[in-house]
Amino acid sequence: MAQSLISSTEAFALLVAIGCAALAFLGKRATVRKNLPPGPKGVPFFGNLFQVPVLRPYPKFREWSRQYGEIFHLKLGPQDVVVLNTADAADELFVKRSNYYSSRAAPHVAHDIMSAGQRMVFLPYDKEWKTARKSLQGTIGPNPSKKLRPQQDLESRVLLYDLLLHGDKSVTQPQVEGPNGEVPENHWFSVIRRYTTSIVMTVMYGKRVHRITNNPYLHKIYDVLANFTHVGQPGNYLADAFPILRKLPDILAPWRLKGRKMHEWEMELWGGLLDDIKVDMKNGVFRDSYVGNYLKERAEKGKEEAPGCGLTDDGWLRDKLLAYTAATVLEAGSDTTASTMQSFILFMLAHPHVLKKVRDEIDRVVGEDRMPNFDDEKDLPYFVACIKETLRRRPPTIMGIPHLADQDDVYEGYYIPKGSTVIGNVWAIHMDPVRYPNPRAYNPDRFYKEGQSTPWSSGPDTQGRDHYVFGWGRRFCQGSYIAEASLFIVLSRILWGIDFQTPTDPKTGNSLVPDINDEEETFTDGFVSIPKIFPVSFKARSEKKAEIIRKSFEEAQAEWQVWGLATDER
Ligand code: HEM
Repeated sequence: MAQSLISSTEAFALLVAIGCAALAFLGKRATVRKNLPPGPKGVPFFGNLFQVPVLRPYPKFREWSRQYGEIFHLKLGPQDVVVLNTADAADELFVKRSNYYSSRAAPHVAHDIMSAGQRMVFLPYDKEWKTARKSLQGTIGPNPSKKLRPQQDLESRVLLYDLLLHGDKSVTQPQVEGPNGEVPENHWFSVIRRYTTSIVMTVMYGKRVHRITNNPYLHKIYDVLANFTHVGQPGNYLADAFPILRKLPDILAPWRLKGRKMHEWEMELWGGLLDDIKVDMKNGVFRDSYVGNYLKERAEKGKEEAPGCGLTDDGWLRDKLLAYTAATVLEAGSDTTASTMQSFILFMLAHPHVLKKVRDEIDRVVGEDRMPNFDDEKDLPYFVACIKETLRRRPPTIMGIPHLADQDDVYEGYYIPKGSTVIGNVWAIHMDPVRYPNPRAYNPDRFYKEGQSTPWSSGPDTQGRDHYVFGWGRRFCQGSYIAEASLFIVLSRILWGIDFQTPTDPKTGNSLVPDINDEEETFTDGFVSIPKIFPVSFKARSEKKAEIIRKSFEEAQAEWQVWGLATDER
């Protein structure tokens, strides 16, 4: 459903708008902005719009960061964009000056139309966002997230079992990705996705993803997500860049109709999940979950029905805001974590010496008779360093999620106009050769000190952070603790129990591991840039471990029943 080309109607609409824009532009010249940060020279009206590769901007932004240094400025149509290329600059603005850098530069079509202005991740820094964020803190904040560990433990056992069942299917049955990165359900990527989505589905809706094939939720969630990362990519629609186009009538604004259709399509999913819980509650069925608990509490305070957008007079999330708050957690927590696991496998395959070293560590600490568990973390410093290096070398949200300047500001003598989109250029920061020598190399040793446990050092404090994948300041990722725990338990168990291999080229005998330096071939576009599918075969490292995996899968089934959750169908 994504759209990236300018249709003839859009082009016509643009011409109509240019006249008005020209007047506005001339009027504004009186307030010439002095000393903006440096940046590439653009063309009148459009600025740098045509110099930015819309769906894959990060290589170009990295190039500009080399040319202009820690901060540069672009014009995308009338929109000012400021890009921060060092950790210091991003910390200074997003953290120390978070009072006025915590809002969002939401893309018009993706947020205002497709999400009816309710998608939490794009909400401005206002009362709605604060209420939504606070409502989540008791479920996914640092302390509550520890209560999810038993669930992560059980789901990771199911994942191991599924990888064994998968075996070499993604090698022997070649599979093709859809045009928006849709993953075939028989591919091992779907096994990983089931895990991450099941965790957040259960937390948000009290429903597991207990089936990979023919699952009504799993694939739709990822379809919605793939569509969202394309539609939401800055510069994808002219109406995002030129607010003046938003005033055009429907007939000249095809993106509006398209956006509304996409909203209906999304609400079938997000609204449907919320309605299911309401129906269950009416029938006396209640499961512990964020949405269920919220609706129950809201009803107890006299707001059983609160349809529509925004907040009620007494500050409760109305249905659509509630649905899109839960949706943000599903979207933010599914693909980001899954793709980090997929990148990890890729980096291991591409660096056999690292794979050997980390396996030796796990084998030494854990042994053959049991799987790793959360208590092993302090004894697996090299393994934790491998996870951190994976996040540094391939951040899923490769340019972060843009913030917005709520007021005029000056940084290092450069003027940052109010309303600027401000991007923390995670890719450029992670590729800084001073901070990370030889930054393109995958080298976990940069975070490893023999004999010492490896701290996660991922924030939100500005001091001592080793990578920036979780963003900054008041918009810092709310699920980072859940993400790290998932990465730890799943990846340590895979390394412990399962051998994985890519097929070899029949002519040369060389392994066909995707080239980690080939951005276009190996990674998707969109603002969540993640590995494209690649074939891997999986098998147990020993019969003893296979037996432990099968047994622990059976034990998990018994636990799901005790918890009142669906058992796995295979
Ligand atoms: C490796 C995995 C993950 C990565 C790389 C990631 C990255 C991010 C980033 C970059 C942001 C925006 C930060 C900013 O604006 O400066 C964000 C926001 C968010 N993340 Fe994550 N995330 C991950 C996993 C998760 C998980 C597992 C959850 C939930 C269980 C989650 C929930 C959220 C939420 C709710 C927000 C919205 C915060 C807001 O707008 O206020 N994330 N994440």
